[in-house]
Amino acid sequence: MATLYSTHCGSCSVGGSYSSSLSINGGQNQWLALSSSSPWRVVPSKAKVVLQSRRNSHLNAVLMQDGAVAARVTPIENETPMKKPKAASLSVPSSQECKDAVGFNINENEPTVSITVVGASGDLAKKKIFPALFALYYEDCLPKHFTIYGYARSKMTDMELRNMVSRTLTCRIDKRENCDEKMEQFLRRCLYHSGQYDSEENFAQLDKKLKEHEAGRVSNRLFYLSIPPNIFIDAVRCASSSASSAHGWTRVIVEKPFGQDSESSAALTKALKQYLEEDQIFRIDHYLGKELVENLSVLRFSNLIFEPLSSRQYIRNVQLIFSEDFGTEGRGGYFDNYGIIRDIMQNHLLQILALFAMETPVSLDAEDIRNEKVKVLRSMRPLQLEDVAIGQYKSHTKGGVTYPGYTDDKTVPKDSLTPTFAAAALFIDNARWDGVPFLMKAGKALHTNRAEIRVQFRHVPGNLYNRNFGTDLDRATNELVIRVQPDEAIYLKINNKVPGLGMRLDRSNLNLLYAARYSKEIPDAYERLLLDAIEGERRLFIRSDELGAAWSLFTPVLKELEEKKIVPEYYPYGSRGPVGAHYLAARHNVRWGDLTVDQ
Ligand SMILES: NC(=O)C1=CN([C@@H]2O[C@H](COP(=O)(O)OP(=O)(O)OC[C@H]3O[C@@H](n4cnc5c(N)ncnc54)[C@H](OP(=O)(O)O)[C@@H]3O)[C@@H](O)[C@H]2O)C=CC1
Ligand SMILES: O=C1O[C@H](COP(=O)(O)O)[C@@H](O)[C@H](O)[C@H]1O
Repeated sequence: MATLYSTHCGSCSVGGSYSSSLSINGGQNQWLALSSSSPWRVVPSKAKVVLQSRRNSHLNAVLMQDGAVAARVTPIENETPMKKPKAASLSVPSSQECKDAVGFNINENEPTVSITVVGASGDLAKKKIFPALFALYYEDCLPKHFTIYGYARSKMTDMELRNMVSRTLTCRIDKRENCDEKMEQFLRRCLYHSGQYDSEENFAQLDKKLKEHEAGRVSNRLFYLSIPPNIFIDAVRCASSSASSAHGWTRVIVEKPFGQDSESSAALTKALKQYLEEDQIFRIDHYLGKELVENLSVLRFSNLIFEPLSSRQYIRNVQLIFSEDFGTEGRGGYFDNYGIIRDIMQNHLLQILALFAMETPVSLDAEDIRNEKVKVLRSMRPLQLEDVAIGQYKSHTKGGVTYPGYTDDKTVPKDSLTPTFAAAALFIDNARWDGVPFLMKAGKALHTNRAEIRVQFRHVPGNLYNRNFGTDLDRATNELVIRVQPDEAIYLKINNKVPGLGMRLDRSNLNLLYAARYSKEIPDAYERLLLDAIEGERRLFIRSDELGAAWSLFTPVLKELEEKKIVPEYYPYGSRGPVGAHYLAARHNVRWGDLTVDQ
């Protein structure tokens, strides 16, 4: 038994087709470049072998009976049972497999990925997960051998599942070639198993079916928990005991909500860890998979002009804004137990804040990035009641149409005080951000649909042109806007001379509008995240300590709001939300940047 040391990815997780390299006996000059087209490299017996795998690279290594290692880049995974041993090592495969490997005939050694969507009959599965899997298939991003299983209690045949799924599959606008054919091929790989979420027997039946499809290959298994949170643990327990992979990795994607406060979240983490190692848990926050959220680090850390300005010295405030122009229609039952602070702020907006405000990570490795996020979250002050304003939408009639109020939803108690809107001011008590208000605003049933980050810069000291701005100096400061959705864009508001003989200044935008700059359609967040989970890339998933730090910031204020039964300010459906948000901002010398139309 020889140990494979991975210098880059710990457990050597893989996917894609970039280069990797391999060194023998630590020799600097003995790195062998590996690429998907390279032949197998055979390493001498008893050599200490280091495999280095870049993100998105498939690394395949086989230990031969005489102790030598054959390696090349192609899909393979570390062998991760549900509770995986800490050291990654390879067991000696049969001599036939070794011969095949060296003789380039490695088919039976190629791993397979089985993706089980638990809760396949539900809204998220239909709306997001199956379409994302199809998009990955269409783009040839899924491994060659894969099977998708839908699992839920509803009785359905494979054909019925396919019919259900086919109704939500679409092809990208820019890629329609062979779309129908690809859809059919994809649907043929989708199967269904009906079972209870707490039945080990039902999961064992699933296991049997998965094995048939895996046909003796190294089997990697991904379970996507697309079910209500109260059944997460049952499903994980059963999947773990009866359907985890014996010879490959097993990973579980867990959907939010991850608890309701620090206590319940810690209990959920503890329960999950009874059955899974931390590195098998992929807590999804789909905002981390959004293109512009991923771009935040690129913008800051690869552009000299932004990084030096990212501090209290130059930034007056940062605003994280989420608004939806529809209410909780259809999800009122879920929403009433959570409210907007838990639904949007504690996760999506806080994650964006952490990525925006973190220090430069040591590298782009998942753990380095997550370490920095944890550091910044731990430097934050828990949110205070006086720094929060809450609201709830009420019915409103406009143009002869009556829009329902939040409590008109039959699944919501008539006397519910659950906020559907909140504004909050948060602070990071570290050297970089001391005193800079980070304002969050999130609401449902507002006048617009939008998610954006607004960075307002300080005034130019001794500005020669002050008198050209009149008294409203705030309006003359620079503002960087990162519009996450819709119409992804990054623009910088600058002051500019209006062309002509006079000296008149106006505010103009240096504008990067994605639709104009890039012809490629932007992938859905779920595509990126599913692909990462398959590849074992954890960068965009939430680690348990990160989650704990996030809950610590919001739990005290949530408790206070609920214990004191604070009544939300009512705002009409389709409005800009309660005025309380403006008072809150004003107390911190901030004016919300989304009050004027920029474009
Ligand atoms: N929908 C969305 O837009 C989003 C959802 N999420 C999260 O994703 C997960 C799935 O969401 P969504 O698809 O909307 O959920 P659903 O309410 O649609 O539930 C998914 C499936 O779970 C089963 N189920 C529902 N309620 C119960 C219950 N009480 N006991 C046992 N099984 C039940 C049903 O399948 P069957 O009866 O066939 O077993 C249902 O089809 C949730 O955790 C949700 O919070 C996160 C972000 C957005
Ligand atoms: O997680 C959630 O996100 C959606 C908004 O997601 P988006 O990608 O459409 O912006 C929100 O509607 C939902 O309430 C929340 O649970």
